[in-house]
Amino acid sequence: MWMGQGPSYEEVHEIAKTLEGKTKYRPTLGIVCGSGLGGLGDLVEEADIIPYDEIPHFPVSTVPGHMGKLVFGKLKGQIVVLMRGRLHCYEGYPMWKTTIPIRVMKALGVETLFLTNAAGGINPDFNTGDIMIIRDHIDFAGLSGECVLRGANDERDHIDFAGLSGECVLRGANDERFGPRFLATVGTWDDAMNELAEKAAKELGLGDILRRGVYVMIGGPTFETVAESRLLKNFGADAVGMSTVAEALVGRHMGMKVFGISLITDKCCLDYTTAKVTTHEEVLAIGQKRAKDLQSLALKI
Ligand SMILES: O=P(O)(O)O[C@@H]1C[C@H](O)[C@@H](CO)O1
Ligand code: HPA
Repeated sequence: MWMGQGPSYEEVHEIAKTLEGKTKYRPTLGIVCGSGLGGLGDLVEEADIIPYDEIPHFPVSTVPGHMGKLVFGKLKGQIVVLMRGRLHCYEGYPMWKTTIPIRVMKALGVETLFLTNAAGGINPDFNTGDIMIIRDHIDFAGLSGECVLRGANDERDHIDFAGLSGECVLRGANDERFGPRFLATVGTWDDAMNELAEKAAKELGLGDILRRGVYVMIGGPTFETVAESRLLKNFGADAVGMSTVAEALVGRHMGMKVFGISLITDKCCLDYTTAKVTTHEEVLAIGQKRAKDLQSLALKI
């Protein structure tokens, strides 16, 4: 009997089989579009578009900027499946549920996973509109487990440790047919693909806005307090977001090659005197502004 946090190996393959009945494409590259970055989906040629709510057992996207459609087709001749809309833990889904599509991608034959996201810049040298190649990550959720610690950090602010964390996506019974119980995460982000992405960005003239750095995943949906941004900076993070790491871990759990980029959509505040409020609308607007560059970059990669 399956005792894990789901989905079972059989369920994943059942979903894949349903999808194979709806499209002729057999993709080897999977792409996840971050907030406001779904425009890449428009470039997929001869597309078969399948809304999440037409796929049995599939979670649906509820966040503005995430359409909730799987797009199968060709990108520069390469057969791809693209998630136009990702799933986040803060939508109310348990972490494992947000990564069902990644498990399904693998069952469909996907070997390489390209993850994109919108993120806040923690590194003070980063600017809004920069593109960061993800060199490494911090799985805040996995590091902290089910911690419910919450403590005053100074008089004006707080660190919501529980809110920052969540749960590791690989928690629960492990089915070895997916991957190992204990996953080594050194080298999660593929060096060769990162080099390729860097070369592509430079060739496109995006060298000046290109960064490399560490992405930290928090649970969300709250944007960081000043105290939390300082904490994340001290942890060694360059950018912060509410996704991506769980997908990368599940991808690696199943032996996929993983790489990704973050679009820096806002600068996190490290100082009370200059602190300003971040909004999702602002995140989407920067995504729109950089849409063409990101699409060119993805195509070149
Ligand atoms: O799906 P991503 O990680 O790109 O979305 C980010 C994090 C939140 O979902 C949202 C905040 O604006 O953008
Ligand atoms: N924090 C967390 N997630 C984000 C941010 C941020 O500042 N910007 C876009 N996604």
